[in-house]
Amino acid sequence: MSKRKPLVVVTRRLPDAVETRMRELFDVRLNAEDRPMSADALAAALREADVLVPTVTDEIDSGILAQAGPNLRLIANFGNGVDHIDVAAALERGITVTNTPGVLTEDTADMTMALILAVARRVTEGARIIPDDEWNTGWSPTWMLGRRITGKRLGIVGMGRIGQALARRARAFGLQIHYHNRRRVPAATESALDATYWESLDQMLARVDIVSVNCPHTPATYHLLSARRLKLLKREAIVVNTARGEVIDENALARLIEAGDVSAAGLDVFEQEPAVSPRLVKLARTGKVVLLPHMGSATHESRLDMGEKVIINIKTFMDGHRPPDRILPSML
Ligand SMILES: NC(=O)c1ccc[n+]([C@@H]2O[C@H](COP(=O)([O-])OP(=O)(O)OC[C@H]3O[C@@H](n4cnc5c(N)ncnc54)[C@H](O)[C@@H]3O)[C@@H](O)[C@H]2O)c1
Ligand SMILES: O=C(O)[C@H](O)CO
Repeated sequence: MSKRKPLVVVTRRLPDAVETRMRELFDVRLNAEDRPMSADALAAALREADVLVPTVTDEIDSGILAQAGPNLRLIANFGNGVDHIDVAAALERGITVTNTPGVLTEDTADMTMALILAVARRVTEGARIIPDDEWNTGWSPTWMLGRRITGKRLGIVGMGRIGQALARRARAFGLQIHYHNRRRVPAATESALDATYWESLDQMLARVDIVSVNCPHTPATYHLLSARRLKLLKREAIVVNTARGEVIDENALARLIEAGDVSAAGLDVFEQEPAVSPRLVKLARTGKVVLLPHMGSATHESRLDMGEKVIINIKTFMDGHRPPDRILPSML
């Protein structure tokens, strides 16, 4: 008797090659429309599916998980961060959760470096000048001046995969690496990155010129960069976030930039995505803030590799083995 293929419900459009492979392997329900599913559609999917493949745009809380059908055994997230899933509630119901770490590390670190450079050297502001026909007086010694990054101090909050990949890049740009992490990284890593560890986030913030958020959003990191902590930064400091919007008190950041107490920011992620605070949008028009629509892992290569990881996680799980990227309670 042939085994029934698992019903895999995918909530967003995935790269063609990934969808093709999924069709071959699974009984798959795809989302050709590529819009986030409504809560009702998501609940219906959870009732029917053996496996759900969500993304960061799906809010999978305990309420929606309570509507899951008896067949749902795996949530194979297409993405690294799992803060949009109530993993504890899923695990309680015997549902395994996996993610796609590692394969998007380098691309997300590139985008973080790109934001640091864009903000410090006013790249997006400058790039608008010629198309807007505003370059009338030619080169000038005093025009469009930014900030040198060489020799400055970069403070990385969350020295994991992306934090370390950023540190490697930043060193090549002559930045001095400082970091705060839940745990100090191994001495060999610290020494290879020539990185200075700060047990006290407050003390590190007061000393760095650029701060980059690279930790996950968890109950412990919600508004980790609170108004109080942001006020510890130097007035010329630049804040960069490619992790999750919720780690920074976005309103406080906007207020401090408006008041000139923090210089500028480069943000790829926001507290209420896809809605972005009008204050930040206004600041982006003045050039003090660079805003990207959550593009950290947006390369063809990362997205194909993420799809490959999702498939491997589903296949391994369905074959009765432990999927490689299982989220364990100790990680929460
Ligand atoms: N912008 C994007 O498109 C994009 C792409 C990939 C990942 N991300 C985000 O980046 C995050 C980091 O990814 P990663 O692969 O580097 O994860 P990781 O698990 O390798 O690293 C995260 C680091 O943060 C540290 N950390 C956790 N809680 C902390 C706390 N309370 N205080 C200080 N440090 C803490 C951990 O110890 C770890 O070293 C993801 O969780 C995800 O939210 C965003
Ligand atoms: O965490 C990630 O992989 C990206 O932010 C998309 O979820």
